[in-house]
Amino acid sequence: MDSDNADDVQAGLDSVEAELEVVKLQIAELLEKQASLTSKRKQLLRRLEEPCDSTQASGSGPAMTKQELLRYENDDFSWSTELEQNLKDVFQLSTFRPLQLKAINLSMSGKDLFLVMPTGRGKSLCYQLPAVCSEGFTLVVTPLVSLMEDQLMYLKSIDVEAVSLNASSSKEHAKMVLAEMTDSKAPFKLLYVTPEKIAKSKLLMSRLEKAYNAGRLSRIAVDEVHCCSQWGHDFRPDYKLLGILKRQFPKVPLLGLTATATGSVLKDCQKILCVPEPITLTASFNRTNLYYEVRLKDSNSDDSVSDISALIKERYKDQSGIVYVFSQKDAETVSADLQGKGVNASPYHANMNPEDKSQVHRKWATNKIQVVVATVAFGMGIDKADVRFVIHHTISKSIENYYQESGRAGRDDKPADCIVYFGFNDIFRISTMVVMENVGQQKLLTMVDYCQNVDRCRRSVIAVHFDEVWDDEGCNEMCDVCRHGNDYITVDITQHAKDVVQIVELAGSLDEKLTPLKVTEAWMGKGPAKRRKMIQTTTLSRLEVEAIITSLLLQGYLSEDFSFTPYTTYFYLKLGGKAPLLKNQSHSITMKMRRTGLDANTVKVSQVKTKEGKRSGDNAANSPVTKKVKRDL
Ligand SMILES: Nc1ncnc2c1ncn2[C@H]1C[C@H](O)[C@@H](COP(=O)(O)OP(=O)(O)OP(=O)(O)O)O1
Ligand SMILES: [Mg+2]
Ligand SMILES: [Zn+2]
Repeated sequence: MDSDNADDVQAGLDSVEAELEVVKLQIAELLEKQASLTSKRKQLLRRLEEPCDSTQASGSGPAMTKQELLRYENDDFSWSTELEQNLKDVFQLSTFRPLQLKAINLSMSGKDLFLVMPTGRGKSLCYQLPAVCSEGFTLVVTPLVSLMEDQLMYLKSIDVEAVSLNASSSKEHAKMVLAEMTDSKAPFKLLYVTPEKIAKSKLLMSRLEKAYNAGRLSRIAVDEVHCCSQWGHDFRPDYKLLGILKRQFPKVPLLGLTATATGSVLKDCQKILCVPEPITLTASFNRTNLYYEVRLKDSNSDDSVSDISALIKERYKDQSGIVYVFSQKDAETVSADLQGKGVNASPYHANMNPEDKSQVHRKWATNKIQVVVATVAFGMGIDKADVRFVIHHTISKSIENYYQESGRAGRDDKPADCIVYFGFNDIFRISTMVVMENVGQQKLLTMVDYCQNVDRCRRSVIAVHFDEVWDDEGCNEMCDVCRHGNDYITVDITQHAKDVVQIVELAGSLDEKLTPLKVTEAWMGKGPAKRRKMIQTTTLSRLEVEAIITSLLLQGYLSEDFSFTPYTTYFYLKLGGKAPLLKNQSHSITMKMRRTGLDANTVKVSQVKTKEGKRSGDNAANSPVTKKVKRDL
């Protein structure tokens, strides 16, 4: 073969290889879609087989069918009268909330149970009430001393005897508690311990054993049980050692409680805690009284703090709330800014001294401070019923975190708002922070997807993360997507994607790495003239450009590329696994965006002409993000 011929053959081969690569990607994409549809079908079929009201629990557990579980909603057990009486007389509550009675009856029957219930729904009652109605005492494992103290204070206020053992307990106190554990006349009904105590104190274990043998250990409650699993969002190494409890005290029923655990996290917890066949009760995660909204932060002129202060002074006048921020520094500055605008706000973060922290907490709880501007350190154990708004100045690091943080609103079941400010640059700030976490990026993208999304009901995006099947009708327009459904339109962004990918590709070929900001600027024609000549720039607005780049990142046409220096981690954009698909002429990408001047009923997908032709996506009328968005800011 002569060399010309060989070149031709080689070129042909390269082209076939490239095409094969594209086909492979398409197959992968279709397989992914197939898997997701199959799983959806399975879920739906399961629902058909077991019709169950979505506000009711879903129960599982190998030992019991749904039908058998129903029995535990009754009040004809030998302990039912006593339960009812103590609910009213001791806890001063008139009725049970959904799932409480069932969980309590199961636990009173000696079953091991995992109870997954949204934050603030009343998980504690499910072990406190049985403790009061049982002989002996209930061992409660709690991750934080502050949580423990809150509960002790509450129990004291209703005259329920409870004690605790933790690192700061005095010797005398510990001695007394340890002695009383086996004393049949001991008055306490609940013993709160930290997991560290179980893991480290042989003395405690030996006393527990004695109490067990004397039949005084009536129940074990593991609060925030997701802390067992590394896949949960709040892993505590000492929780890993709690398996000893069920191994040593197999006859004592264990109750694991959490607000945030997916099926896989629970399976992990079950293994770690050595609970052979627990029953799992899951309450619906749909908080019908919460209104979910996403507002865009403008990278050019971020006036989110002014926006927030206006909301607080007008819509939430005299109402209690939380503003979550990204860092301790942000807590200080945002709080100072809000104060400057006349809002009664105080910062809260982990680096403040404990007295200041509890003072802020106390003043807020008693309505002397209207707003706490806090990092996520303001978290577990915050139990204020009348929080009317939780505003995120910066997105959370995962959707589970967001659900938990925003869920501190409206615990009294009255309407409350959960608003998040979504800024393009914040994605990358958080991304470099979670880069070391196992699935940190993946989880962050779930949050980004929640914010970017204008396609599905926000509740449905949340529900997916808690393995719930969701139909949008259950929202009642209590999210901005459902409320403003007609303001959105599907647009074709294939050509935009090609332009962006070309910019990243060009940088790669020049051995250059581009941050998301650089990609944005390059595409908007702000880079060096030399580069401008080689790429297709755009006249889209900054917000539109950012929305498209975010969408390409979420869809896998772009991906993240980190670079570490001793002082900082840098975030760059590189081509994603799906980028080669764009070489295929028939491949197209669409995204749902905020509506343009176009009539969405007549134009469902705006066509984008390629190459020299005036691209419809570039003219103002087709511009996918409207002025309305800017007004929304
Ligand atoms: N049956 C009920 N009726 C009215 N209020 C109730 C009932 N049960 C509990 N509560 C109140 C008491 C508390 O103030 C509030 C929150 O209960 P709590 O047990 O602390 O929530 P939780 O443990 O599920 O939330 P978290 O996940 O935040 O720990 O609900
Ligand atoms: Mg709790
Ligand atoms: Zn909705």
